[in-house]
Amino acid sequence: MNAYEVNFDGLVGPTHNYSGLSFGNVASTSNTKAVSNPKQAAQQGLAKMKALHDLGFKQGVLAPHERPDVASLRRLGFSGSDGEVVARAAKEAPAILAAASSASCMWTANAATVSPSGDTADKRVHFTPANLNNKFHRSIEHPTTRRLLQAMFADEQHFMVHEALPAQMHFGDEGAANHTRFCAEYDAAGVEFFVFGAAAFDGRYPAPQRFPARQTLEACQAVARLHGLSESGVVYAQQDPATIDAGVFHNDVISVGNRNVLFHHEKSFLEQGRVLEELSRKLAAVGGQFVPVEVPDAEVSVAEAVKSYLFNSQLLSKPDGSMIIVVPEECRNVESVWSYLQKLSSSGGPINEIRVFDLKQSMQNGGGPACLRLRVAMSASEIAAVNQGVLMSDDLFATLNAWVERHYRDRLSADDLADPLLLDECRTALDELTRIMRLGSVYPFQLV
Ligand SMILES: NCCC[C@H](NC(=O)CCC(=O)O)C(=O)O
Repeated sequence: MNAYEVNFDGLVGPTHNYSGLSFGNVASTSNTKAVSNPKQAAQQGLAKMKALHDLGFKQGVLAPHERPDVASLRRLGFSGSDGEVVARAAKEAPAILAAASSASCMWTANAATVSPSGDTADKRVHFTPANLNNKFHRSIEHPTTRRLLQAMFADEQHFMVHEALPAQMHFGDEGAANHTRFCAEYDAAGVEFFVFGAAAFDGRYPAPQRFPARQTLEACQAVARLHGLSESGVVYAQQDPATIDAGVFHNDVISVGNRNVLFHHEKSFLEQGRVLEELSRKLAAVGGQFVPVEVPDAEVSVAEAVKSYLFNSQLLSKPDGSMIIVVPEECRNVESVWSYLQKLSSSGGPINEIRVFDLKQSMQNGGGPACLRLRVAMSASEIAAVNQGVLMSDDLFATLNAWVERHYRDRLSADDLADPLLLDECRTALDELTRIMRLGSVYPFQLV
């Protein structure tokens, strides 16, 4: 196999906190004002990265963003020195300071949508940073995300990093969390599966009533257009609105795919039968044998799927073609889910091994194993063209853990976000990080 799917996990930033910012994300709104442990959050994420690296999977790291985001606060009229900007926001608008301090960029499944070179017209790997414009605290991510991706995938012979779509609700884009790529081999032509919550220019489509649909059909179509995908290599599906209203705020909370397998819930998509048929037909046309693994609602309810994050799992192909499913610890705590997983792994199907990780700090904000990683399928030569400073190794693991130990607090409350020392702590840490990961100047405080 000379092509691989590389996971780029988000390194949790020093301001990781629980601010209850994501209406529609049940974990986020139910853990508001809990005290976080940024150091532990970063260590948990690094532990997963290293464990998968040690299992032989290709692993990279996406650096965190500058938080609090002083530049965004200035755009909202807070003025003075950087410290005064933060102090004024803390006094006049603590909720806005919390949003400008979120470490939400750790969930790199929302960083961008990625089309491997086997799928694109110009045979390059294409990235479109997600505008994430449904939530203010996420909408401020894409400019830095783009600069980070350009610093990581700088070789324009192999990679193309687009601008985010227009940051307006008609083009709401949440990136790879609503995108799955199926293939027979990672470097062969594949089928890209785009899942949306609502249509913005076409009233014929239903929409969720209780929680927001964060991704539009038109955003999906725009990304496919930008990436030069062919109609025969694309399938669109609408998330079942009732499932969104039950807390499935991204498709990666109710389904996950890898290679030719789609692991999904019975109530994932509208017209599910038609969707699975189109995926099967289009994958067959490029030499893949589509294998849907559908979990009946009678065995695991949507509510249990949201509670356990069973589908926010990673499916990793082993050399023999069978797959590991990487799940969060929370799956052990939901009896129907844990017994389903035992049955699944001994069913003789493609998924035959379970790996469990403690990602509680991230999970309490609604981010599981799949949220924390951005998948980039690449050939060996494309991997060689990536900035090697961002690829996991024993050295990078040790260096990043020491860096976290040196710079991170082990507790952060909502009030701590007003601490004037926090800004300098974060900037000092990130300045050092850009040297460790050979990123150059990517943060606003480095660009002035
Ligand atoms: N893919 C998982 C994303 C989770 C993320 N949570 C948050 O932003 C919660 C942040 C907070 O509430 O402090 C979201 O909802 O976009």
